[in-house]
Amino acid sequence: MSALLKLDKVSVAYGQSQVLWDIDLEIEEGGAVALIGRNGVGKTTLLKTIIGAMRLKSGSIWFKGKDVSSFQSFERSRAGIGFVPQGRHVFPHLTVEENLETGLSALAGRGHAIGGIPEHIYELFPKLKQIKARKAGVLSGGEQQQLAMGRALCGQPSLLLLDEPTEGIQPNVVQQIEDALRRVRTELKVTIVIVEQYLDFAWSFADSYTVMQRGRLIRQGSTRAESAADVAHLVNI
Ligand SMILES: Nc1ncnc2c1ncn2[C@@H]1O[C@H](COP(=O)(O)OP(=O)(O)OP(=O)(O)O)[C@@H](O)[C@H]1O
Repeated sequence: MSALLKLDKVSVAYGQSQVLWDIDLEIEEGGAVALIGRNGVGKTTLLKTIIGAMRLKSGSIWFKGKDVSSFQSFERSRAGIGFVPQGRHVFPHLTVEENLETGLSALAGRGHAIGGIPEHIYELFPKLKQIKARKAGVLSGGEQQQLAMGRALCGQPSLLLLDEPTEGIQPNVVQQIEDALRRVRTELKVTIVIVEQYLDFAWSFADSYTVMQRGRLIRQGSTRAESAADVAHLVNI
């Protein structure tokens, strides 16, 4: 079976400063993968590279068997790559519902009838329905995280990338986010990659992990066969 996403010797630089080196990565359809590593090793840059926000210095990116290396961000999102950025980046002056509507743009040109917000988004995140007329800027961190996830899911991605979804979120809300992500995976059949500093969450949610160090992927394995303690020394400062 071919991988849903494949990175082949991907290198990326900010100007003269190379940040990603020869990244080879394959994500199987249906998987849940945690990308872990210390601060500044290049995890966010790797997600931005996959969504098309960074130009490749060398290498190629394949999605659903197609070389998408030269695709712009909007084309990758229409191809089915969804992204929930670190810090959420919801539009503070738009309402919850208007924020969700911005996610529908990824459906353009894909033969979907673009109607209102799909009901399953509100079923996944009932809180969003209750507060749909509220401005996003006044929401709690947990509500904004749910909104950012809902917005990405409005584009019906087959791959969802999330950058530190638990950062700054209260522990009881972390559980809700995990439950929602689990349903996204099983019910909506979305393949998921999370960048995560919080190893307990990564181990509880993902079935495989990959560790990044100084711009390279140095280790991959199963979260079921190994414990978080086995890799903590590669991640903790
Ligand atoms: N816009 C930029 N211009 C120049 N260098 C950058 C830029 N963004 C990030 N970097 C550098 O690239 C490297 C990787 O950063 P990146 O944010 O991808 O790491 P990270 O693993 O996601 O870190 P964190 O866990 O702190 O978010 C770091 O050395 C960072 O300083």
